[in-house]
Amino acid sequence: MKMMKETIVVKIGGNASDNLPSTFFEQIKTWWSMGKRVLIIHGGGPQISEWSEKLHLDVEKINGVRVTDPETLDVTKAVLLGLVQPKLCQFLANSGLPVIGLNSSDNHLLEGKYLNQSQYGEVGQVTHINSKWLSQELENQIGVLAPLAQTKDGHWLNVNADTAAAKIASQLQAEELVLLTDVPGVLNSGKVVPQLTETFANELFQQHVIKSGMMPKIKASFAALKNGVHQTFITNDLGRPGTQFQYVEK
Ligand SMILES: Nc1ncnc2c1ncn2[C@@H]1O[C@H](COP(=O)(O)OP(=O)(O)O)[C@@H](O)[C@H]1O
Ligand SMILES: CC(=O)N[C@@H](CCC(=O)OP(=O)(O)O)C(=O)O
Repeated sequence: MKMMKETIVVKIGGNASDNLPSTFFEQIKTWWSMGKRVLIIHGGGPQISEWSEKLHLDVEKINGVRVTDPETLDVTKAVLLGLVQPKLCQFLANSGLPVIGLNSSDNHLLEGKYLNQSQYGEVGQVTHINSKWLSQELENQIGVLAPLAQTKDGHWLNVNADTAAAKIASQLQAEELVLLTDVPGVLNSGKVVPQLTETFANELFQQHVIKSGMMPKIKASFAALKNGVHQTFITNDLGRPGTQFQYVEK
């Protein structure tokens, strides 16, 4: 019987992608040499905000989700697909890894629907993934995928990269989802919470300890575990586990 290859999904936030340490490349190489499939979903939030400001567009986020009017959607596409993704692909290729940049227009890779158009504008969530094609692509190369989806009738949608990564990891039945960011894990009184249950996460939400960009990460991490991903972590270093999520089935 042919064994299913394990899949690892790593989401890299926009802050993290500019300063990837050598441990990042070492760990990706280790997984690759062990025969695992590796998919990287990249963010680029700070870069989108920087370019929006340069172009005198308003920057507004609600609970970590960018309010995206049609002009901001154009900037988002240009920044993610023209700046952030090629830079990451270049870093990976320079370290000797086979790599392919991917986006929703490759063979209907990510289909989506609007989240709440009156509140967020051109923002969506991923509803369907061409996982058969994606799995085949990941046999021979590391995928680097942007968090943009398209509706059935072809409208592009800006998707939060953490939410997209969780959905894609679930669809691929990934062994592991790592959200790589600029903090060493979920922090409470300055210390990393090593194991986070949903009950404790809700307490931290209510105490406003978990805020802003950390909110979609926490929701995405539990959603991934509930939908079949085996392990989920938030860290700033692939060599350290940071916060591991604990999902207790009710
Ligand atoms: N409890 C918390 N622990 C750690 N970081 C938190 C917490 N609450 C809010 N944050 C913020 O979340 C940020 C990470 O989210 P974000 O900036 O969106 O990162 P990324 O670009 O990696 O997606 C941290 O830099 C920190 O400012
Ligand atoms: C809808 C929405 O908020 N989309 C995100 C997509 C990029 C992202 O998530 O980047 P980080 O992972 O670096 O935050 C945004 O426009 O910022």
